[in-house]
Amino acid sequence: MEQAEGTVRHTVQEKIEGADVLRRVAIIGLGVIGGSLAMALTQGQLVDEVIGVDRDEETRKLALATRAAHRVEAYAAEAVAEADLVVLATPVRTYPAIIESIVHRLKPGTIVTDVGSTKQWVLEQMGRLLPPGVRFVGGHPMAGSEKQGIRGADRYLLENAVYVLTPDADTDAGALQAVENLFKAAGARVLQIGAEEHDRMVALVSHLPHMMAVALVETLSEAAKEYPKAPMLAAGGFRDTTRVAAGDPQMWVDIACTNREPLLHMIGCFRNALDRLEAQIDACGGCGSSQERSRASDNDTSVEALRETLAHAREVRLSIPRKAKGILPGIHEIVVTVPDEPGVIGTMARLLGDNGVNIADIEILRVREGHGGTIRIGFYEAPDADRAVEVLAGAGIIVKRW
Ligand SMILES: NC(=O)c1ccc[n+]([C@@H]2O[C@H](COP(=O)([O-])OP(=O)(O)OC[C@H]3O[C@@H](n4cnc5c(N)ncnc54)[C@H](O)[C@@H]3O)[C@@H](O)[C@H]2O)c1
Ligand SMILES: O=C(O)C(=O)C[C@]1(C(=O)O)C=C[C@@H](O)C=C1
Repeated sequence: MEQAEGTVRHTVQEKIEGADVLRRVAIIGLGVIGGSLAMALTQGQLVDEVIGVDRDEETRKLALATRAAHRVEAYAAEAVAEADLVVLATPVRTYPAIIESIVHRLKPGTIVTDVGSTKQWVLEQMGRLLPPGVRFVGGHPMAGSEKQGIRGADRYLLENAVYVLTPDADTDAGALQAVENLFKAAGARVLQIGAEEHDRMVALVSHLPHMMAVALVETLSEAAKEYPKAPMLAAGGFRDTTRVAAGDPQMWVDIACTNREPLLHMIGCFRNALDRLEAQIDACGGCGSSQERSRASDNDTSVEALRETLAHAREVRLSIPRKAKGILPGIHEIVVTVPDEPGVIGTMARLLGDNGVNIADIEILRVREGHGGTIRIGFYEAPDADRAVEVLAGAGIIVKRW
């Protein structure tokens, strides 16, 4: 057992309405998700003790160094005996072996939850493996990253993120309430959805986009044999649509294998949409070189059909809130253009703070070193964004409201 020094032990859950109070939490897998949850619980003092489990020694050291856990263990069985809550945060197909290794150490009444990206398969495995008296609540935070391991973890990853819990008829109400309370205290917005429905929806909004990104990157890789400079030309369009393809192959194999049918169905829907688009582009015919030919084809019914598809997609995409995690209301944004000088961000933050304006989010968009850059600042409320424009513009800063 390895132990962090000087950690504070408090619990704030007494302040939270609900059934069981979860004092001791064991988190198995301290990567992006487990590490982030561990940091939120430990640093936020939401429980008395977080016991982090990871098979990787460096991860365990980093977990102590970053106060992600009060103590760490290499083996799950060492961590779960005294835990009120056990969180599985490893790739989903590792769960059965982990449960088999700890099942004899779980005391009756222990709650087990998981953060896995697929839920129906997990529910079936837990039903098969957990003894009566151990209470399972399936979960899935709708936040994450293409990074891997504890270095990609972030104490505030769950802040404002939708956190899906997937209770069924057998789920213990007290356990469900306790888990919901804990994740809400960690900053998440909890939604309850049946496992099957969850799996169909994430196949659409998460697993299909991942496979599309992979297909795009594979297409580039193949075509680059003919056009070796093509990757150099990849700007925002390619980068934005393929970021997730850098994700962990093992995690995504597990997702594909445990959500096979819904994912195949969505790939079929996507193929149909791509076929329709291909037919519409094909029907447009080639544009001649003269201006008349271009104008004539602009009025063509085929061109109109393509324009309608693109306009519809644009409308739908614009209706999804910017920068919001999951289905949350958007953040109100401004963009400032500032010189590349030391302290410039601090100056703006102080100006806004002095005027009672709270910053929700800040991101450096682009920089030319030694010259200047653009910075995006987000606010929870529209009046705050309006006031920020007034304050910053009043101080001579170039600012635009998005
Ligand atoms: N990354 C995301 O965007 C995301 C989002 C939501 C949910 N999830 C789900 O969260 C889970 C974890 O994903 P992640 O991105 O945090 O992975 P990760 O690769 O960042 O971390 C996994 C950690 O688990 C450890 N580990 C693996 N097998 C282990 C075992 N048998 N015993 C002990 N430790 C073990 C690894 O050393 C690693 O530190 C997956 O089930 C995934 O589907 C991921
Ligand atoms: O990379 C991100 O930004 C993610 O949030 C990752 C993402 C997603 O597809 O949205 C990936 C898998 C998860 O199960 C949940 C979230």
